[in-house]
Amino acid sequence: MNSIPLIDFACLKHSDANLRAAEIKKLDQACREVGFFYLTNTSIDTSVMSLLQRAAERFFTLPQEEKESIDIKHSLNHRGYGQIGEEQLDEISQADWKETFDMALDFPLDHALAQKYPTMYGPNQYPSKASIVEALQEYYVAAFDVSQVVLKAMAEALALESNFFTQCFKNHVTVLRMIHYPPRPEESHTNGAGAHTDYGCITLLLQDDVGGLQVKNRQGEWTDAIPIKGSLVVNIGDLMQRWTNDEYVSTAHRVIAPLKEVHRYSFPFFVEPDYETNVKCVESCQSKEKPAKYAPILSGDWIQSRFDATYAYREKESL
Ligand SMILES: O=C(O)CCC(=O)C(=O)O
Ligand SMILES: [Fe+2]
Repeated sequence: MNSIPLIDFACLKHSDANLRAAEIKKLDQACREVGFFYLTNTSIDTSVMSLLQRAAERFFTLPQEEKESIDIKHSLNHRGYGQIGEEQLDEISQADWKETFDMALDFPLDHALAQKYPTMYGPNQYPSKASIVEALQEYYVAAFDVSQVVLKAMAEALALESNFFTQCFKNHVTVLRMIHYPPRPEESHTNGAGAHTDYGCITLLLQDDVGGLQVKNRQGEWTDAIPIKGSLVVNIGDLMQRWTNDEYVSTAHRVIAPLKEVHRYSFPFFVEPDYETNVKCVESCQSKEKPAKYAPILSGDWIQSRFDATYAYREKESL
C-alpha cells in the first residue's frame, strides 16, 4: 500500500467551503504525519509538463562541452548546469549519479538585491536553445501558481491569515531544477541521489514514469513514491519545519539510480521565500507546554548555510 496521501488540488481551490475545508484538513494531517503528499488535479496543463520533459531530454543530450559552458561553477548565485558529482546529498561512498540544471527568477547584476546577496540573487545561465528556455519558464510560472495555492491552504490549516506565507514571495528565490539520472554505471551503484531533506519551504516534484524516489516512513523504512501520472509529489522542507516548530515534518528521501539503459528525469521546484523573510515560530505552533525550539532566522541565511554543506565546488573554494 502506498503510505503517501493524495490531496486534490481542485478541492483546495473549490468554491464549496465545506469541500475545501475537508481537503485542507487532509493536507494538514499529511504535513504533520508524513511530510509528503501527492497533489492531483493541479492547474498545470499536461502539455506544459510534457514540454518540460522534452526540454530536459534535449538539454542533457547536448554535447558535454556545451553544457559545461553554463556550468554552475561559473555562477555565484548557483544557476546553470551541474555535472555528475557536483552535488553530494549524503556523505556516502557512492556519488550521486545525476546531472542537473537550475534556474530561478532573473535579477540583473546591478539590482540592489543582487548587490546585497550575490550568492542568492542574480542572472540565470541559460542554454542557447530558445525552446528549452521557453519550456522552463512556462513551467516555472505554472508551478509557482500551484505553490501559492498550497501555501495559502497551509496557512489556513495553521490558523494564520491566508496570505501569511505567500506575502513573503515578492523577490523569492524559488528554484526550478531539471535532473537527469543516467543508467547506473555498474550494477552495484544504486545511489541516484543520497538521503536528504530539502532546505526550503515546500518542494513540488514532477517525475516521469520510471520511479526510484523513496521516502523514509515513521518506522524508518524506505517506501517507494511511485509515479502517479499528471500529479506532483509535494514535500515539506526544513524551513517550513522550523517555521512550524516541528509540527510539519521535513522527511528524508532519496533516489535509487535507474537500471541499465534506463534514463530518469525529474523536476523539483524548490519553493523558497524572499531572502529577508524572518522565519520565526508561528503563533499556532507554540504554547506554554511547547515553546519555540528555534531562534528566528532569515530565510536566505538558512538556505545559504545548507547550500554550503552540499556543494563540492563550494567546499573546494573555501579551502
Ligand atoms: O528526483 C527525485 O525524485 C527527487 C530529487 C530530490 O529529492 C531533490 O533534488 O531534492
Ligand atoms: Fe529532495
